Amino acid sequence: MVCWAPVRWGADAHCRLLGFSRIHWVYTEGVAMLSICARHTRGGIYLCNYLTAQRAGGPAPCHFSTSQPSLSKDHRDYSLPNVSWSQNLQDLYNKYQELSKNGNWKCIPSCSQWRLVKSQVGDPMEGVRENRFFIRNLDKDGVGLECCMFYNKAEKRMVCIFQPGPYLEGPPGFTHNGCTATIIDSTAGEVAVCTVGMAVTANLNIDYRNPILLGSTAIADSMVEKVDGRKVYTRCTVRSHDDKVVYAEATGLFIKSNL
Ligand SMILES: CCCCCCCC/C=C\CCCCCCCC(=O)SCCNC(=O)CCNC(=O)[C@H](O)C(C)(C)COP(=O)(O)OP(=O)(O)OC[C@H]1O[C@@H](n2cnc3c(N)ncnc32)[C@H](O)[C@@H]1OP(=O)(O)O
Repeated sequence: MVCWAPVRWGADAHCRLLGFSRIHWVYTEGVAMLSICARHTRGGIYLCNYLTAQRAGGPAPCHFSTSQPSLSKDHRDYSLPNVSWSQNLQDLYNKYQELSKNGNWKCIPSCSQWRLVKSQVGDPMEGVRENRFFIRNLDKDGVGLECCMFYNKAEKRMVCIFQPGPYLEGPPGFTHNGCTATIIDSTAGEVAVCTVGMAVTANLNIDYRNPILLGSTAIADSMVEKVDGRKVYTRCTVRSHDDKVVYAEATGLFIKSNL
């Protein structure tokens, strides 16, 4: 069975802006692919489809839903692999799980709401054991952000391995830069919090180098460069799972809470 549906964002206006004649999602026998019917633009034919994402190690096909995102008080750990994870994401996850065995790295669980745990002296991690990551709290696996963070205390470093799903689309077929900013803010914020305790973002500067294909696997690698009083200076690089493409580079300033 084939059924056609418009993409979520204002397809018509966006199509005209980008020079597309028509954009649609196609579902064929359970295989979801974004097919963009392109027409000639000044720069030539711009054509991409979801199969490209699949070839790049994209997620398993997923369905769209019009229902509200889940607000249930579940305590599911969303950092655990699910069926929407690509092989590349699974491989990276396995790699960091392996590195975690000697205690250098630690996987950060992720739930659908804050559940602050009473701090223990000397371990700021205790306050952030489970946290909420808003671009992933959707009612279907794979449509938002699939991700998992790993923390290295000795290196003051946090990596976030992630796979952006179709709900996070900015330019056709690619991840919205706001989503990338959120991943950077959260990864750098998390390492700041793990280093000094509760902190908030005061400043974030991002250079976007390359677009991130939806469904591909990428890694945000963030570290604390300097702590000066309440100020925590961080740096973050987002690159492809194989380190071949740099997607974004950022610096962030986080301020330790007075509370
Ligand atoms: C909001 C609640 C969040 C709760 C989260 C708790 C759980 C955490 C657990 C897990 C984290 C996981 C990761 C999370 C990631 C998400 C991050 C976010 O989305 S955070 C929300 C967005 N950010 C804000 O809402 C900040 C709004 N701004 C403020 O509240 C204030 O401006 C603040 C706290 C940043 C600074 O205010 P002051 O009054 O406490 O301190 P002053 O004296 O102004 O600044 C301290 C020093 O920092 C410099 N500074 C401040 N802002 C600066 C800036 N933009 N650029 C450069 N320097 C700046 C100042 O010049 C000063 O430096 P000198 O000590 O004099 O050397």
